[in-house]
Amino acid sequence: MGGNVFDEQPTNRIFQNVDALDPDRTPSKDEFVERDDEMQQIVSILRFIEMGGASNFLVTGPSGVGKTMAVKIILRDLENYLDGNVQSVYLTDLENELQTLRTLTSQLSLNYRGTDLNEYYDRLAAKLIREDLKLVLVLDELEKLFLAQGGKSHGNSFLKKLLEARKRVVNADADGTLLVIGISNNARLGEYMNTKVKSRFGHETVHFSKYNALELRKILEQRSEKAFRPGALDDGVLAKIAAVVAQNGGDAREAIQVLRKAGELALDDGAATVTNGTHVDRARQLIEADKIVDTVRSLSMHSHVVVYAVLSLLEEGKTPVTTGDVYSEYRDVHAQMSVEGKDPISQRRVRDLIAELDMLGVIQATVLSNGKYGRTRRIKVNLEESTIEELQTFVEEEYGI
Ligand SMILES: Nc1ncnc2c1ncn2[C@@H]1O[C@H](COP(=O)(O)OP(=O)(O)OP(=O)(O)O)[C@@H](O)[C@H]1O
Repeated sequence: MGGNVFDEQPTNRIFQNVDALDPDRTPSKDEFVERDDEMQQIVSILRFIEMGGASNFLVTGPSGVGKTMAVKIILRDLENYLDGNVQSVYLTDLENELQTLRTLTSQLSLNYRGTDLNEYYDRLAAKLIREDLKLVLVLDELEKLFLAQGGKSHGNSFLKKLLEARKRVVNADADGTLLVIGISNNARLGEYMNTKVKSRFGHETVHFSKYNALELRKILEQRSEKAFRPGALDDGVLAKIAAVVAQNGGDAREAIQVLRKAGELALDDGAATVTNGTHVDRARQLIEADKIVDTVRSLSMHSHVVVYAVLSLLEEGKTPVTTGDVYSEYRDVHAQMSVEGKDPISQRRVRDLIAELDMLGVIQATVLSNGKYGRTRRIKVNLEESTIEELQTFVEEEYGI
């Protein structure tokens, strides 16, 4: 190949600064719109930290509605405002109590990595007292600590011991304090907490609801001014993305991803503008496919096998594929798998999983008849070839099929 490969790429007439569409970037306060009330509620709780007594609280709401970003933006301001007297630590991907404590202590330089859990809390309390430090601990995706890990849920024990450490710091008559902010998109988090933890932790909650189309449009307008060249978006592009995503869960992350993908497709086409018909529709399909793969990955082993069984039957050209067919294929696939101690589940449970997969939009299962043993459904999928392959490879690699 002669010349420079980059010379052969289409001329960029679309993007100005694609970074403005990066979902991991913490936006500036100006870019973070439509959340003034929720931000104000958080600030009203946190301002008491200056006086030594802000309460712990939860931030709840569905995915992609700005919970994490609102908290990060506010803490950035709080650290500047209190200039060195307050430190915030942000933790996510919480697995269990020990791993969480290790990550916390490495961020606070507590010099301990052992297995004695109490030692971590002792060192933490001692540091806050000694240094008069006000620590704001943010626990994102807090529900993960409440899901049983190896049969044991770590959430209650962890929060209870943090509350005890906080008590020690407050009683030491020092200026230090410990405040915990839990973020979660699980509306039932409170139900997992035991009474003691709930009474001290869960009574202050700031709820973020899903965005409507108007709000999403404002968010997209704000981002696109920075991201796109003037005139690169056809009229109606932002309104369409906002309308579709609002119907689909009101997730700002998804709206921004669709906009970015539409821009990339226009760029690949060498087009002068992003258009609804060609680029936005295609971008939606691609982002939707990514979401399906993520959804399937997050499900249980048995659901993975059910999906795999459905895809195998459809690939073989079987029509129609019914619930009964899926169950026998499920048994066959299960028998080939290299997982120990996981027995196959009953036909009734597989029927439930099929209904769940239908609800999640992974498969389409229409009722054919209401038989003695429950409903027989006809199963189809509406997925791109590349998505099907990705799902199959995932299950094969995961379970050694
Ligand atoms: N009001 C907003 N203005 C601008 N951008 C926003 C707004 N709300 C969310 N976003 C953007 O959407 C993305 C998702 O936001 P964020 O991570 O805060 O969501 P979340 O509610 O914490 O969801 P999750 O639980 O999925 O993490 C981020 O890129 C964020 O910058």
